[in-house]
Amino acid sequence: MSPPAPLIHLRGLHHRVAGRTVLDLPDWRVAAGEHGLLLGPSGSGKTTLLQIIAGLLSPTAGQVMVAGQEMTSLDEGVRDVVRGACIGLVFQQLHLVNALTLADNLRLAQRLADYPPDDGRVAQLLNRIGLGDRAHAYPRQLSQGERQRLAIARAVVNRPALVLADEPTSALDDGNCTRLLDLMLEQAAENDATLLIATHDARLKTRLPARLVLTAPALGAVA
Ligand SMILES: Nc1ncnc2c1ncn2[C@@H]1O[C@H](COP(=O)(O)OP(=O)(O)OP(=O)(O)O)[C@@H](O)[C@H]1O
Repeated sequence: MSPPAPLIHLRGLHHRVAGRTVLDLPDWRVAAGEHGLLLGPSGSGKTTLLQIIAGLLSPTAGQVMVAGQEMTSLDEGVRDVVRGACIGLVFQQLHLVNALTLADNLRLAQRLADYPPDDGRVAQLLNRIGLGDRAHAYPRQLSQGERQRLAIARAVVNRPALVLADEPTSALDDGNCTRLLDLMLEQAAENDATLLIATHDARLKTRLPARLVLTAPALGAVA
């Protein structure tokens, strides 16, 4: 029997910005359920790689397979729906919608994935992150740690197979950092999801293995 297809499979990935190579990955796979860290010095391409895997950015060359879908070949609208359903994103800028309540931020993520509203799921997640009694509050009324937890809840509301996080803990104290990572790992386990975190945060290196260490081979190499 052949082994199961990897959840992420990048082939011949090459990305150039302004004539400069910022990513060059001949072949990289992540199996379903395999959590880990994406490491590398500043400017080595971690954020760029997460954006490419999420289909937010098209690579200059190469194939990006996520959950059996070739992301680069999908129409933008289809790619948005696939992303909404299969991939949860937590970026450095949390991109919470400040004009919407906490509950509506989660409902919006359901709508963007073309999922029917599921208020039970919204209430369950808000309770899990300790904000069950503040469903009608707005993101600006939350502390940084609470906003970060809301961003995780939004990332997992559709039970995605893959959660990508970019420096999710860099602004957090030790207590909030531990709580956030516990929450991400717990949600990943509950949903059989894979968790991939790009980070410099040494605190995470004690909890998760490195899956990929990017170097910056092309820094300064202008074509
Ligand atoms: N829009 C852009 N225009 C020009 N260069 C860019 C652009 N986006 C990214 N880059 C360059 O691509 C390289 C990789 O950037 P990226 O943000 O992915 O690195 P990173 O490893 O996430 O860095 P950090 O750890 O500092 O966040 C950097 O050299 C960056 O300057």
